[in-house]
Amino acid sequence: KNVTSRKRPHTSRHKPASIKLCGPTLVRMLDMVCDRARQLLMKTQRSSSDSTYQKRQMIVDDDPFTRTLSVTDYAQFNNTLVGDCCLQACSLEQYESHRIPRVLSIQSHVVHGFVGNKCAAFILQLYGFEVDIINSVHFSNHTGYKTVKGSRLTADELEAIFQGLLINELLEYDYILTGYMGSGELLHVVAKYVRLIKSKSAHIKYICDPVIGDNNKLYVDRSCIEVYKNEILPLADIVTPNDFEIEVLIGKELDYKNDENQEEVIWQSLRSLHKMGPSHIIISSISADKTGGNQTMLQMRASTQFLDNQYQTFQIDFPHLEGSFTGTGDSFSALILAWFHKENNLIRACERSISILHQILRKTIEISKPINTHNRCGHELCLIESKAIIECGEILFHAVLNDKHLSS
Ligand SMILES: Nc1ncnc2c1ncn2[C@@H]1O[C@H](COP(=O)(O)OP(=O)(O)O)[C@@H](O)[C@H]1O
Ligand code: PXP
Repeated sequence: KNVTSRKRPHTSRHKPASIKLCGPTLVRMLDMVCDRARQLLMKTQRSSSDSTYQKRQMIVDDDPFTRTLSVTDYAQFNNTLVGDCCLQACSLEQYESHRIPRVLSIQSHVVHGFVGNKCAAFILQLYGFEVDIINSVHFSNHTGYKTVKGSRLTADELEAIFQGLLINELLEYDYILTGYMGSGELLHVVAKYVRLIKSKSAHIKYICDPVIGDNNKLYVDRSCIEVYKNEILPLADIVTPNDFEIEVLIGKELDYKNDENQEEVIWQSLRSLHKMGPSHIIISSISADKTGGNQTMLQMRASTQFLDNQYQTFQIDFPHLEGSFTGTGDSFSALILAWFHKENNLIRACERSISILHQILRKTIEISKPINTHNRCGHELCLIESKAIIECGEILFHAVLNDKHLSS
């Protein structure tokens, strides 16, 4: 409270003093202070016969952006300004629910089109996340085109960026998201700083797409594999490998189709990966070629390891859409992050992410032409046109729980 003795007309032109407080007890206390202040103001007004009280303006402003609740009470009595009383307060609950979650996303950047950070930043910002972006590559376009030009971030450059953030005390995140990294040295630096960021708070979640390759082909330097196994996986909370990446990480080839006990092979491989660190694993798609199932469908498989070493496993079957798309894996991990944050439930996060991606791909097929005759990469995702789909998050496909809850 700030009471000044100045004559009119200097009533309300200067910034009110403010008290910033947190916590429900303090909020209650402030309520009482406000009420008492109001009573006193009213009483003074009533009791003074020569009151020059002219106007009384009270502004209550609940501002989710600045995360504050302000009560500003301007009043004027007997040529004395009894205003400038500004109380700013919020409960911890309100603070947490209004606080903008911060994500550090380390992935590729392309000038044209949508992969890596171009997908993750749009999706996460649309959901209201604050996204800090480190680009592991800065390319003209994704690698499906005839030509790709650009540069790769070196381990020294990444170290320098992290040092800058560290010195300025900016390494404060709720989530870390990583995708394509390219080299073992770069991954090593990532591991060093993820470890540091996570050491600051137990609530930070690390979502890692361990990009290694697909269909028996490596996309990255072989040196990545050991760093993923030894340094990254022990830090990761949620991983989103494809089936080739699982094979590389657990060091075992999986032949689902020809194995009589196919279910067991899949769940065993998930369990081996859990042992390497992450408590949540999502295989975003397994084709019918691998599962021997319905050719028109794809399958997502996921597994959660609980603290008591029990596992919950589930799958989502969804239609296989004709065509090839890039940026789907990167969009998937960003969607998982966003919906895991909103729902705090892996099953719901997977249902939403698979359903949203399905609708984005349908939209892409509907409105886009294949890029040009020179590339073999099909369509760029129509993410901007899918804004409403992403925001809505309608669930089209439901998870089926595996009835066996494996114990280790
Ligand atoms: N041809 C497709 N038909 C239907 N959904 C697809 C198709 N390709 C990708 N998706 C969607 O995108 C998600 C991620 O794509 P996926 O191919 O599994 O990842 P990655 O690009 O990392 O290999 C899948 O879970 C699925 O929801
Ligand atoms: N980053 C770059 C530079 C790429 O070219 C690609 C695909 O070619 C990706 C990331 C990954 O794309 P997806 O999300 O489809 O796996």
